[in-house]
Amino acid sequence: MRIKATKMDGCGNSFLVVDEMRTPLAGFDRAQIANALATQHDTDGILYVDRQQDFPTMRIFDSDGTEETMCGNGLRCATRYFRDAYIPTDRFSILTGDGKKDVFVHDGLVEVNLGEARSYQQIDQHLHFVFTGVPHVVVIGSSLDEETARAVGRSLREEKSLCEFVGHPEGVNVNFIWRDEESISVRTYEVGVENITQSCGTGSAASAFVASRVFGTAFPIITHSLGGKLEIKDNDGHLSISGLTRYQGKVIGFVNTLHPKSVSPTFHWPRDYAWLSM
Ligand SMILES: N[C@H](CCC[C@H](N)C(=O)O)C(=O)O
Repeated sequence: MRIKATKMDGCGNSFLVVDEMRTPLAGFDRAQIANALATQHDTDGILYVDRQQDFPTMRIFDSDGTEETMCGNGLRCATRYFRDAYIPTDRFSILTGDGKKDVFVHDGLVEVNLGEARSYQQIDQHLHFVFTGVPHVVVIGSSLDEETARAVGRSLREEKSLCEFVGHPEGVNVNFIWRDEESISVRTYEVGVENITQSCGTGSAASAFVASRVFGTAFPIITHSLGGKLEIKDNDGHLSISGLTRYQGKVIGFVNTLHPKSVSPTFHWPRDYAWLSM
């Protein structure tokens, strides 16, 4: 089967947007499709965008085919996609695995509100945990190269006792942060991608949250990653991330999958998209 998708990135964190309003996938194995497409097009994840009772929705699958509840940079790309393709307003909301998120396009940037940082705990002098839609460990240290971040990130992500201790035996993302004058630098090892990515939105938000507590850094906080910078704001306890998104072009992916044997009748939405002028 052939699947059309749009390649995008948010600060270098790369995704394929698969538009299920144009390519209905009910009954197909989205995990298998995600794994195949991410491998063919070298992306960190796949974003399935759709509508549910007239509400824009986004599902995120990592490149290994696991589904996650949230992805900050993915949500920023999905926001831009919905705004440009369907929703002629700059402020709306998108339903995600972590609930409804308010999103905002302004001054060429895309800002998404991730909600409150949850389950914060200090594990030891240098190690913190916080949930910003997905679980993040934040390691406070000094500047380190990509190779070291990858090696240490992988070993922490694979440390069963740590993952169980923070309540996420399935694995945690690991962020290394250090102070960078008024801002912070972040390198994130992402579970599901099993590598350092160019940027991680929820990881940058988690890192800023920890930096504000540990270093006393005042919001808004600029985070620098390999792929660029994000601005993290604290709006009455709700963290938002803002930064650039880019289109990389249209692509086609191939998946060796059979059509599902029986699918509940697929309802094809009318193409007038009047619902989107909310
Ligand atoms: N890159 C994403 C986070 C994905 C996290 C995911 N890899 C996980 O399995 O938790 C972001 O921008 O927030």
